[in-house]
Amino acid sequence: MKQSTKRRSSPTTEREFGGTLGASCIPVLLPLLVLFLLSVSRSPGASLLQWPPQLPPTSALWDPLAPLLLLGWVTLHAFLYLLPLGKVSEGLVLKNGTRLQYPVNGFHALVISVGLLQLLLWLGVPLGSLFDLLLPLAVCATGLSFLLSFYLYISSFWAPPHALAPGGNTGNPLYDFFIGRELNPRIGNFDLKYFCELRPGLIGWVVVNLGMLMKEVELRDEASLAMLLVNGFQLLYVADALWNEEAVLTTMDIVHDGFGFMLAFGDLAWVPFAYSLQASFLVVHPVELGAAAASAIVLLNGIGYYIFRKSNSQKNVFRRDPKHPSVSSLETIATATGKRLLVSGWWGLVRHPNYLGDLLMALAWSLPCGFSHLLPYFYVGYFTVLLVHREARDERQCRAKYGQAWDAYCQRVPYRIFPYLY
Ligand SMILES: NC(=O)C1=CN([C@@H]2O[C@H](COP(=O)(O)OP(=O)(O)OC[C@H]3O[C@@H](n4cnc5c(N)ncnc54)[C@H](OP(=O)(O)O)[C@@H]3O)[C@@H](O)[C@H]2O)C=CC1
Ligand SMILES: CC(C)CCC[C@@H](C)[C@H]1CC=C2C3=C(CC[C@@]21C)[C@@]1(C)CC[C@H](O)C(C)(C)[C@@H]1CC3
Repeated sequence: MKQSTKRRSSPTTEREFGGTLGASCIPVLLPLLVLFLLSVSRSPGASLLQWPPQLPPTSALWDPLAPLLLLGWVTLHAFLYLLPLGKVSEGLVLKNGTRLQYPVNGFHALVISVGLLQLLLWLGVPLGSLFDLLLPLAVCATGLSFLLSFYLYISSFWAPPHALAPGGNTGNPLYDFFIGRELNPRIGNFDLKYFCELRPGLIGWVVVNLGMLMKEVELRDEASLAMLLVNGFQLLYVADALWNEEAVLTTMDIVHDGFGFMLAFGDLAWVPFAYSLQASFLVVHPVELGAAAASAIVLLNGIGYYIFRKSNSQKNVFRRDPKHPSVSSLETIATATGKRLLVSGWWGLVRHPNYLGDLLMALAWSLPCGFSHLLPYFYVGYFTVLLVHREARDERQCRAKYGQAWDAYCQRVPYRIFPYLY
């Protein structure tokens, strides 16, 4: 708390993501990377290493239907977010001692979306056309993230000091635009960060995957086992996130990070278009998967999911109610803040068991695409870098919060993500 007060009153020099240089280059490079990856995924060679790189012609980047579809989709989800369905949950205590309220109806939004998609299929709407619209949709989603980020940056100057994020107020406009100045920007009761993190992009990812599956059916009369596995695994991941929506209220993104370009672009463009690369790859590069290979991949995804879910739930239950029977017998160490740290159970295996499970799942999502190309493994590589970087950020924050108790935890549980490796 002391540290964040200091950061708010005097611009901090502590910068992440490569500081101002990173913040100036990433908003240009990441959108180009998405377009590059999408166009490589549909090219016959699908080569990431081809020089000069495979770039889409400008005519492939625009379709007047794309902005209409995107705005319709975001409006539908804003409407579903506002529906009085499900419960209302409170976030963690803010700097001014208050708590914000959040609707927990993301799973309802997913079920309604799936119902609407079924209706569209029944009406004969060619969902496979999404394959041809992917590049224009990605361009529009990028445009929307820029517009949203400009709005967030400008409106943050009207926010009270206690509503600002610790890391996004350096006074450098480029950096602050990128990281995000305000912690929980809202229009009335509508929480923009919470909405974007879980609704249009995450559910949009499932829709893009389904579009790729339908395209495959159009081209080859049936969906391949590889495509079904990728769709099934990623649907499970999204459904799990929305079923456990309340748990997002205690993640780093909601509690600590401001809402700026990085998260806006990540939520609205990166997740739906870069996370669906395996499905778009499979449309043009079919893979024959045998029953034994498919079973092994299902097992790997199952193990990853089990570790991911059990460890995330164990920590959530412990943080909400340390006396809960499922966690009360676990060994813990005390910290000066009054909070305790788990040192047995999942959190005694490695310091980030949830990242380990997530990474095993990431590998299981790529394996159905075979070993002929690198592109389907892009997600595994990116995600490893993201989680190693995230682990380091979290470690810094925990050391600042818990001091010696954190060092004792690190001694007791020496490995960060991979047992005996890292
Ligand atoms: N698919 C994707 O693109 C992404 C997925 N994720 C996933 O999101 C999930 C959430 O990840 P993330 O928000 O990064 O962080 P975590 O859920 O791992 O939360 C980290 C926090 O947990 C608490 N904590 C750490 N160690 C212990 C312990 N031993 N006992 C009790 N509490 C502890 C600390 O907070 P405190 O003590 O203050 O409670 C720490 O800051 C993960 O499963 C991750 O894989 C994340 C990023 C991207
Ligand atoms: C654009 C940059 C390269 C990086 C942007 C990062 C974002 C894409 C991710 C930051 C944290 C995320 C989380 C999820 C999705 C990806 C982003 C937004 C998450 C919603 C996925 C589903 C999980 O179950 C979760 C735990 C709810 C995740 C929370 C963090």
